[in-house]
Amino acid sequence: MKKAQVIINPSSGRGKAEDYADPIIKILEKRYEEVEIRKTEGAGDAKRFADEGTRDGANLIVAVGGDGTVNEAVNGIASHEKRPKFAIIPLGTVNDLARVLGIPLDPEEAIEILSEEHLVTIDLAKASDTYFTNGLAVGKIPESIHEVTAEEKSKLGPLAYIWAGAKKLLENEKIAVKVLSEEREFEGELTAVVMSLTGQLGGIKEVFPEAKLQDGKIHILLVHEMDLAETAKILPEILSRQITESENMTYITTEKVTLEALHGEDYVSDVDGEEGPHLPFTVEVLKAHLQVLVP
Ligand SMILES: Nc1ncnc2c1ncn2[C@@H]1O[C@H](COP(=O)(O)OP(=O)(O)OP(=O)(O)O)[C@@H](O)[C@H]1O
Repeated sequence: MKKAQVIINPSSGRGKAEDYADPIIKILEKRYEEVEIRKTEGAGDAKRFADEGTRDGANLIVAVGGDGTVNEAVNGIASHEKRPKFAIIPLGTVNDLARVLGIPLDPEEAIEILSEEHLVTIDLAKASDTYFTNGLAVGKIPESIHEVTAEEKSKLGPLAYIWAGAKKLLENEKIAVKVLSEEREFEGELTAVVMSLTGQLGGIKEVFPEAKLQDGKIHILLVHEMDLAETAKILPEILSRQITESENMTYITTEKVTLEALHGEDYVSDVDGEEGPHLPFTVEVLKAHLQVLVP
């Protein structure tokens, strides 16, 4: 018996998420004998539902919501040996993974992907016990993301994050870290450590032009200096996809990397736009770990 589970965050999509339940059920009932709808009420629900759905033998899990919901669902699935296929109906402000995979950002169009079974297999990464699909960052600028309130987000949209980051950029506060990988070691002060599986960060495409969803690698930028003048200088490089190595940047491609605070400070990471583990931790790539429905 084929089972599908649909996890909906009713608070996403400007409160319209639940309107999509009926059309989703209609499409899925053509392919699955059992379709279960579960609505989240708060943090942790989407992870728990996906974990239970996976244990229960679901063949497909659909996340209907923003990046927070998608991340949680992936975290509920990823630790299991036998994993269901995964689908995203994007209803967030950024929708990083959906963008990378070419999933339509219009929910009505996105629902159409459920009527067929075009799959791509993507890498995931794991930092401590947290799985992620897109990126991880450490530094005062990434930390500022967690200070953006829901009110600012609904008022300003993605600009809220840019605004929060820009304020921190002006303060130019560094982190003292040790970065260890087989390919390279670094010890010292950095503005930020930014890593990506997909090449995309915060909605900006191809920050890491060499990154592929299935290359088994994580792409890491050590940002040494990033005051306002420097940023203005390198931003065109970033946007024109020429970032590799410069005085201000070290670029590392690896399968496994460890981050430690040098003097015992408490630094928290940002993982796919949510608060992630505190240093120290190791990030590892899990090659071809999740099958995702795409158009
Ligand atoms: N029923 C609910 N009411 C209010 N908040 C909820 C509910 N269910 C889940 N949440 C919260 O919503 C958060 C996830 O939101 P999600 O990412 O899906 O949408 P978003 O915030 O609009 O998107 P984005 O992350 O792209 O900005 C979770 O952290 C969770 O705590």
